[in-house]
Amino acid sequence: MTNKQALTVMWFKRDLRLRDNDALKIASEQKTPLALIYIVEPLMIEDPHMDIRHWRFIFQSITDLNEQLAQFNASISILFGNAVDVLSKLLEIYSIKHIVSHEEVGLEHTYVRDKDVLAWCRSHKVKWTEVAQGAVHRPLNHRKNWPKQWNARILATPTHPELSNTEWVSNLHQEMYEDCMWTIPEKWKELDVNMQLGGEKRAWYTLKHFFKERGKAYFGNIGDPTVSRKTCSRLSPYLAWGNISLKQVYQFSLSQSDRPGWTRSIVAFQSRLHWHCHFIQKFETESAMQFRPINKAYLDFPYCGGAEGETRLAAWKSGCTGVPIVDACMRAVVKTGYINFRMRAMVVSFLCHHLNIDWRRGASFLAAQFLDFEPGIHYPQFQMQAGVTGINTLRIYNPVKQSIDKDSEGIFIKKWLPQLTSLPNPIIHQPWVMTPMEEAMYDFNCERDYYSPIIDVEKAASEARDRMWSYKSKPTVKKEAARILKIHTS
Ligand SMILES: Cc1cc2nc3c(=O)[nH]c(=O)nc-3n(C[C@H](O)[C@H](O)[C@H](O)COP(=O)(O)OP(=O)(O)OC[C@H]3O[C@@H](n4cnc5c(N)ncnc54)[C@H](O)[C@@H]3O)c2cc1C
Repeated sequence: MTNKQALTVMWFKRDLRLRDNDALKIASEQKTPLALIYIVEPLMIEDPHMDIRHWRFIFQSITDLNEQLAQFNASISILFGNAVDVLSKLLEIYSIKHIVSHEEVGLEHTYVRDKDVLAWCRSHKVKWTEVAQGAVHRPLNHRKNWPKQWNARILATPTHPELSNTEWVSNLHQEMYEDCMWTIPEKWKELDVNMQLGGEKRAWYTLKHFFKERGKAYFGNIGDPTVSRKTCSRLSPYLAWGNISLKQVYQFSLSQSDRPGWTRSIVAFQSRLHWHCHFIQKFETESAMQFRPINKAYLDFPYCGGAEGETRLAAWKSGCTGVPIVDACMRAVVKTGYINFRMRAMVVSFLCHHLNIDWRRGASFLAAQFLDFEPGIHYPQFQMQAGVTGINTLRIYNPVKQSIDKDSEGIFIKKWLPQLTSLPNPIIHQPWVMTPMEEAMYDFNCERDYYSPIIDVEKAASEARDRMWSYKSKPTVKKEAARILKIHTS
């Protein structure tokens, strides 16, 4: 094609917002007309971490941005294919001067794809600018100045692209549509009323709603699986898919800091915002933790395998372990994409300690359930709760104690396991202890009406403690722990 039109490309990834988007700002300031694209890649469609819930959220987010962009007569084109193939097709039609995107801290295949894109850009003399996200640095092999670096990034003034002067390529050439356009599956457009809705507008609504009233009780309810659904911010999917930036959330929280009666909640909330990038940085620095324990000495940990391992894993996934609080959590997360931090930690602890299942066998399953799946938080947290870092306090959650402490009235259990509704306190937390007389009184039989526990909870915890402590004291674990501390802590 002769006289190709010059083009700047803004490639949206996990930064689906218009405001405080440094990549979009840079892209919009280029002299050549700007095309906005999102690439749906087969590698992501096939990825076991991804579920229809994520695609719906992405689609809702893009729809929201397109509604906002309509005033400029601009829109994001959703293209389908491998990134290099899509860019090659674009290059056949346009003269691409510059590609701008954010720097993705993703799963291994997105990193490999980015290396391929970089090689492609170099060979075709196309400039590619990647903009760091949040306080995450690439590369970073120590945390000596981490708090300072965090502040420098997160306290900086948000950058709002001025889009009214931008010259747009509103509709890509027809050929592009023929080769890379793709009919969005109808299922992506369906609304699931159990899930949070994606979009920049929704993100801001959620943030403001949190600070209007419900966040005041954040601190006191953080562990309660029912109440925390309202009193936690619920910003995680918006942060994970980039509908709002960490900087925007943190700075908004600073503007609320002196509200009477809110101090403990705001301090606790802000400390979690600090954890956000702290964890993502760990993953950025040592991304092999997607595949192996960060502490390599746990590579030969004696997990339960074979048919017994399969049975245990299947029971955990489907919420049929016979331990009510664990089953209620698994059913809740499958249905709604969310459970609070404490319950996430507990179900992972139960999987890896009580059931003695290799953490790697549960990680992608839970990722697919969490609407807020963020690889950089998910993998380090998973490993921490599985006790394979060698640097964190070993925590084997007692699910019965958690149930009694955090769901004392059994409200959460009854919602997700209605078959237990007739059981009184404290039996509902451990129905297997019922005497024959109680069974007759409540017309309930564990095996008939629910499940007998898949393991003996106390015995399994004691065995897990022995296994974990015998490992933690190994010189190889300690040596690796020293290495991890040096790289990943400040
Ligand atoms: C095994 C496991 C896996 C997890 N996987 C994810 C994940 O894929 N994506 C994800 O966003 N969070 C993950 N978390 C962290 C945490 O559970 C969620 O961020 C939190 O429950 C989201 O709810 P919220 O937005 O209401 O959080 P709030 O309590 O309101 O916190 C505000 C924000 O701070 C950040 N944050 C909160 N807690 C943590 C934490 N412990 N570590 C790092 N950042 C935190 C999140 O971005 C969150 O949105 C995981 C935790 C565990 C134990």
